[in-house]
Parts: sequence; structure tokens; C-alpha cells
Amino acid sequence: MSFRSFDELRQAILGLPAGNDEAARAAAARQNTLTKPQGSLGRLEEVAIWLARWQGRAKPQLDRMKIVVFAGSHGVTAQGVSAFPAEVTAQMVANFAAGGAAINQLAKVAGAELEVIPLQVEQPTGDFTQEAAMSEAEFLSAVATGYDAVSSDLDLVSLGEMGIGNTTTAAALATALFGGGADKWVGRGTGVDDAGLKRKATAIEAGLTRHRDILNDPLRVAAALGGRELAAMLGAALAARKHGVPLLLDGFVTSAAVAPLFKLNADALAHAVAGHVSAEAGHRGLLEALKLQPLLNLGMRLGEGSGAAVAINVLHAAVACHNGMASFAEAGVSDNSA
Ligand SMILES: Cc1cc2ncn([C@H]3O[C@H](COP(=O)(O)O)[C@@H](O)[C@H]3O)c2cc1C
Ligand SMILES: O=C(O)c1cccnc1
Repeated sequence: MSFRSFDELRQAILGLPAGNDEAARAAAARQNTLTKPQGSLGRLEEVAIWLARWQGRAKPQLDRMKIVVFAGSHGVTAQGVSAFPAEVTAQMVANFAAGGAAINQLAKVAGAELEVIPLQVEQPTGDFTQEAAMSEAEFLSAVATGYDAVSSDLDLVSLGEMGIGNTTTAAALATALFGGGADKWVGRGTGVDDAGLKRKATAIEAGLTRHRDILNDPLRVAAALGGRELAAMLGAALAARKHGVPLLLDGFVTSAAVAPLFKLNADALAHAVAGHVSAEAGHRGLLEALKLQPLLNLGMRLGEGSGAAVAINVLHAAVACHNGMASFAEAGVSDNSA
């Protein structure tokens, strides 16, 4: 896929296919015949119906799942916003390839393929306190890379990221898109102290001042204040929607990455479920702004797609019950209709 301009991408975001109502209705009807009190499997029932809607089949499956981890480097690390040095991003890409990261283990447990896509990690984006992080062309190229990572034959795509400094980038996007000031959205990321937290908020306020002319345009915001891996996640989320692939979000950074889609089209994340709420300070508020309810709350704050990967196990549980349970009639169990 290639997008030639912000306008062309914006048009693509405005014209999105709906889910399959018939499959969702059939799945919901099936849930009500299974040998359990109606609704007793709680959100497991909801996610089975959600998978049915976006896969377009009454009995969803999780045979072909991909976790895509995008990696990018951030110029704003020059402002002292992370507890770790910027070179960790490339080092972790090597660790992913060697199988040594948390997400390698969690992808295996979830039964999902893991793909890591580095986006010019040797070349940081511009420092948004000084200049735009990316030009229009750079941004659109990263969006296209993410778009192309999602194929229509997948049963689920799950997003993750690696990029030292990107909780600052994500908080900058959240501040620009949803307001409330930087303090509302900054968190400790990899573990910055109070002075580091202050540097994060100061950098974001400087970025918002510098780029004040474009703050009403969500795609220009994503280019000026975002990062390549965030842009790629936006593209992947859009492709998932276009291809009818259910989308699982991870933490604060993945949520911020797809927030511009929501700002442009409030229905654009209807195919998405939040895998978890991370311990990063702004995540709960961001999920509320995006009208998403997390599946899990495990105090995780890693990124890499790790929380979403754990949530895939919940989806397996939901699908196993939905597809495998007997109906009252099949099992000869008395229902409550008498
Ligand atoms: C060894 C290591 C592995 C990671 N895996 C994900 N992150 C997470 O931490 C970074 C964001 O936090 P901040 O904005 O504070 O830099 C991202 O790379 C994110 O994915 C990691 C961070 C480190 C240090
Ligand atoms: O919630 C996240 O996405 C997150 C939190 C801390 C570090 N990296 C990512």
C-alpha cells in the first residue's frame, strides 16, 4: 500500500467497512443456547461475538495469529526522557531475533507468530521539541510499512512496539489529541525519577508550542510528535480494519499510536479490543478516551506487545467455550424456559 498524502490517508480512514452483523447475531444466538446461565461467561462471551463479527463467521477461529512488533528510534531522547539509553532499541531488536525477550516467550505460549519490523532504528526521528519528528513522506512511508504487515488471511493481529523514548512520544500524542496538559499523560515509562517525569512534561509542552499550528489535524500531529513505530501501528490497525481482521491492542504506546484513527473517525477502532491496561500512568485515561475496556489488569508496563500477548490466552478460552460447548438440547440439560 502507498499513501501519497495526508489527505489520501485521511480519506482511507473515513471510508471503513462495517463488521459482519449476521455473523455477530448468529454468534450471540449460539451463546444463549450453550449449557450455562446466559451471560455467565461475561467478557468471554463478548469477545467471542466480537471475533465472530470481524472474522465474518459464527464460529471464530484463532489458527493464524500474528503479533507484530514495530521498532523505531526517537530524537526526543536527547531531552533525557528515558531511564535507558537510545541504543537499547537496536539491541532489543537483536534480542527479539535471538528469542530472548519477554514477547518471544509470550508469543509462543499464545500460539501466535511473532514478526519484528525495525523502521530505520539506526536513524532517529527529529526531536519534536526542535522540529517535526517526521516529514509527511517519512510518516506515510512508515504507515505503509505497517499496513503491509497485515494480510487478510489472519484470524487476529496483535500490536507491539520497541522504541526507547516512546512513552514520551505517546504522551505527546495523547496531550495533543485529547488535551488536559502533559502532566495528565506522562508516566514513568522504563522507570524515570521525578526529575525525569518533569523533563518529559517539559519536552511535551515545548513540542506542543512548537507545533501549535497543526494540533487540530490528527495525522499532522502523528507526524510531528509521533514516531515511525507508532505510525506503522496506525497503518497496521487500518489494514486490519480494511481486511476484516480483529485487532488486539497492547499498552499506552499502542493505544496512543492508533488514537489519531479514533479522532478522525470515532468508529475506526470498532474492530479493536484492548488486551490490557498497563501500569503506565496515562493508559487508563487514554482507554477511556478511546472508549475501550481492557481485558486484563496485571500491572504490566513493558510494551513489546506483551500485555496483548497474554490476553490472547483469554481469547483462546473464549473461542474454546464458544465453539466447543454443548447446547442445552444437545446435552439434555434442562434450561430455564419452563
Ligand atoms: C530492556 C528494555 C526492553 C523493553 N521492551 C520494551 N520496552 C519499553 O520501554 C520503552 C519505552 O519507555 P521509555 O519511554 O521510558 O523509554 C519502549 O521501548 C517500550 O517498548 C523496553 C525497555 C527496555 C529498557
Ligand atoms: O504501556 C506501555 O505501552 C508501556 C509502558 C512502559 C514502557 N513501555 C511501554
